[in-house]
Amino acid sequence: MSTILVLHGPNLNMLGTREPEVYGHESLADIDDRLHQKAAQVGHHLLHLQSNAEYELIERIHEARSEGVDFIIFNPAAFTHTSVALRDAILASGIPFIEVHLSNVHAREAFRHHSYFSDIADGVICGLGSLGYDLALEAALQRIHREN
Ligand SMILES: O=C(O)[C@@H]1C=C(O)[C@@H](O)[C@H](O)C1
Repeated sequence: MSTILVLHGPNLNMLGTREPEVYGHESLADIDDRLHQKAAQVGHHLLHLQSNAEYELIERIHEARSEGVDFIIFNPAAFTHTSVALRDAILASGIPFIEVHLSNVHAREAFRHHSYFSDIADGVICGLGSLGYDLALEAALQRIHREN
């Protein structure tokens, strides 16, 4: 059994009511519950955390390394465009990850076009709404199966 950690950055706790025309109508719990079920169906364990605090996300990544997390699905949200500290944490962890964005950040304001994570990620999925998380999970499971 492998362990996959899903990390959600700031304001994603507001999904469903926050700009639904941009981020969709599903709640974060809806998304996490679906991912948990999909992972469990194939015998893997899924953990998740949403935080509005950069340090909490950093510390969760530090813990992930020691607890043997095999893969991270990461939507850094606004920290995507600002956080060298989170970039350093996930680099130091050595854990492979996929960067996910619900919206197409490249079709939005210019400041959203830069990511501190895309060049070090296994892959980047953006603009597909919550389906991006499902696709990232599928990619994670395929990588885990290749390596085991
Ligand atoms: O599309 C998303 O999931 C990302 C979510 C956010 O909260 C924004 O700050 C990012 O710019 C985009």
